[in-house]
This record gives sequence, structure tokens and C-alpha cells, in this order.
Amino acid sequence: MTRVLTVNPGSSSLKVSVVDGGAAIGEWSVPDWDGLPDPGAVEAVGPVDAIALRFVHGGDRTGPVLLDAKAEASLRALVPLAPIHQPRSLLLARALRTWWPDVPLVACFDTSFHTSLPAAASTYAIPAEWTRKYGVRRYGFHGLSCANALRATAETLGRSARDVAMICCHLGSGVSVTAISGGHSVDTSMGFTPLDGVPMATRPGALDPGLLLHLAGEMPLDALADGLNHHSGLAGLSGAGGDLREVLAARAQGCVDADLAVRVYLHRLRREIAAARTSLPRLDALVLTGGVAEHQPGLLDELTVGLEFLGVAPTVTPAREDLEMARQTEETLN
Ligand SMILES: Nc1ncnc2c1ncn2[C@@H]1O[C@H](COP(=O)(O)OP(=O)(O)O)[C@@H](O)[C@H]1O
Ligand SMILES: CC(=O)OP(=O)(O)O
Ligand SMILES: [Mg+2]
Repeated sequence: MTRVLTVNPGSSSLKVSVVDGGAAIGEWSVPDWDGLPDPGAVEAVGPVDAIALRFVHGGDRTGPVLLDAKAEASLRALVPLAPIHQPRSLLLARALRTWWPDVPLVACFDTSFHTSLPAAASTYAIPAEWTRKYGVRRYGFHGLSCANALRATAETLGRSARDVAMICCHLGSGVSVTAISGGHSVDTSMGFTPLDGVPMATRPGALDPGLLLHLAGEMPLDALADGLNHHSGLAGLSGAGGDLREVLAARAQGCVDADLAVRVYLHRLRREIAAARTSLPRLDALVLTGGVAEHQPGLLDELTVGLEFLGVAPTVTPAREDLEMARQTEETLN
């Protein structure tokens, strides 16, 4: 049995845990995550056999890799495709290696779970020559969360993962909706980058490419990139920040911008959920996971109004990306 330190830099928090025998025996969450985890607190739990570090973007990698200098350099090249997340993972890789130089460090990727996407779902309708020349595709993200939700759902239903048709909505600071069938991702709302799909805490979700062309003519590209990554979504609409707790509090106090932000968020989320259903042969489960799913039951009630036609009641599963990372790391090292 391997004891694994898992490190998960999300866009609004850094989550750290020590997993032993499939269960977390120590957990820390650093909300303002410019801080790094306290190595002393981790060491107090006892020595670990391996470290699993979440990277949002792994390119075409179908599974985890031992993070050596070569792998790190190729992950650095993906920074422009995940500018909120990838630099943080790289920064953490350096810190973790300094603190625990003798412990194997394994990179686990959000994108791996989606490498199974059928071509119809992964291909952009742009000139085929661009696709070949620039190597673009829909990658999809939150795959560690999807893999964990699939495993948990299969267990609840008493079936093998291959026999589950489900929709996984990851509702955290980032948001995505994934259709899963035959044990694989068959469609997902995030694409080439984690900006796509449903509006999020600070990201807009899908936009008309024509709007981007228009905005690119109105402002410098770096200002556009900054606005889309850090100042859009719930934060941009509400003016009350991107944390749904703050947006819902502002709405409760009568803020019309916050009210609109929530309505846009729910509208677009319902659309993605309904679209995901069309990629599935049937629907066994609608699974909601991530911080919002776990802590905002009132909002989930609002979300499901209009989704009754799906014929299943939504269920909430904790986003234990750490358990999935520990599993993957054990497999890699064995
Ligand atoms: N204890 C809590 N109470 C209410 N809402 C919470 C709580 N924890 C997280 N959330 C909600 O979850 C969101 C963050 O989700 P999380 O999955 O932790 O994000 P990430 O992993 O992207 O950093 C926040 O916007 C917040 O609204
Ligand atoms: C991919 C992504 O958006 O991740 P997170 O929700 O952790 O920010
Ligand atoms: Mg997260």
C-alpha cells in the first residue's frame, strides 16, 4: 500500500491531502492560494511514498507520468492553454521537489479522462489544415473529478463503470459538464482551454468567435486574455466577486447584477446538461460535484427546475480528485 500526498491547485483554492489505503488521513485547503502548503503540517502526518500533483493540461497524455525535467518542460509549453492553472502547478512542482527530493512526483492530468472523446466531439469545425498545422482539439478538463464521480456512481448503482451512462457537472470555481458512457468521456463542455463551456467564477464560458474577433479589434490581446481569464463569468457580471457565496448574498440584498449573473449561470448550465444528454444512449445518473454542488443546495434546487424531462433526480458526490490522483499514482508506481 502506498501513502500519497496529493496536491490540487484549483483556480480558487489549493487542496492538499494525504491518502492512505483509499482514504484521506490528513487534509488542508488554502483558500488564498498564493500561499504554499505548510510542509511541516504535511510531515506531521508521517512520511509519504509518493506525491501526486494535479496539472489541468496534459496535452494528449492518456494517463499520469513521473514528473522529470523533460515532462516538466513539455508541460510548461502548455501554460498559454491554461494560464490560470498551469503556472501554479509548475511552481508547486519546484517547491515539492525541494521539500521532498527523494519522493517520486507524479503528474496527474485533468485532460487524460477526455482523450477518449469521439472525433465528432473533439474536432473543431475550422479548416482541417489549421487543425493539423496547429494541433488543436477539444481537450476537456476536470477529468480527475469525472473519473472519481464515475467510480463513486458505479459503486452506488452496483454496476461496473462501463455500464453507467451519466452526466457529471463539476461546479467549482471552474465549471464543466461531461457526458460519460462505456467508462469514457463522450462529450464535454470545456474545449481547447478551460475558458469554454459554462460561465464560471471569473471565466465567461463559450463565446461567439465573432465576439472575440470584435473585441480583439477594440483592445490589446493581453487585456482581452486577462479579462476573459480573471474578470468575466460571475465576477464580471455581478460586480460582487466570483465566489457564489458572495454572488448569492448580493442577490439576497437585491443586487440586480448579481441576480442576472445567477440567471445566466443557471441558464447556460441547464443548456449544457441538456446537450450532454444527447451524447448518451440513456441516462442513469445526473451527478453534481465540486464546491458549489457540495455547499449550495438551494442553488441546486433552482438549477434542476426545467430539467425534470431528464427523468433522473440529481445526486451530489464530493469532488475527491485527491482519491483519484492517489489511485492513479499507485498504478503508475506499481
Ligand atoms: N463551505 C462552503 N460554503 C458555501 N460555498 C462554498 C463552500 N466551499 C466552496 N463553496 C463554493 O464553491 C466554489 C469553489 O469550489 P471549489 O470546488 O472549491 O473550487 P476550486 O477547486 O476551483 O478552487 C466557490 O465559488 C463557493 O461558492
Ligand atoms: C479546469 C478548472 O477550471 O479547474 P478548477 O475548477 O479547479 O479551477
Ligand atoms: Mg477544484
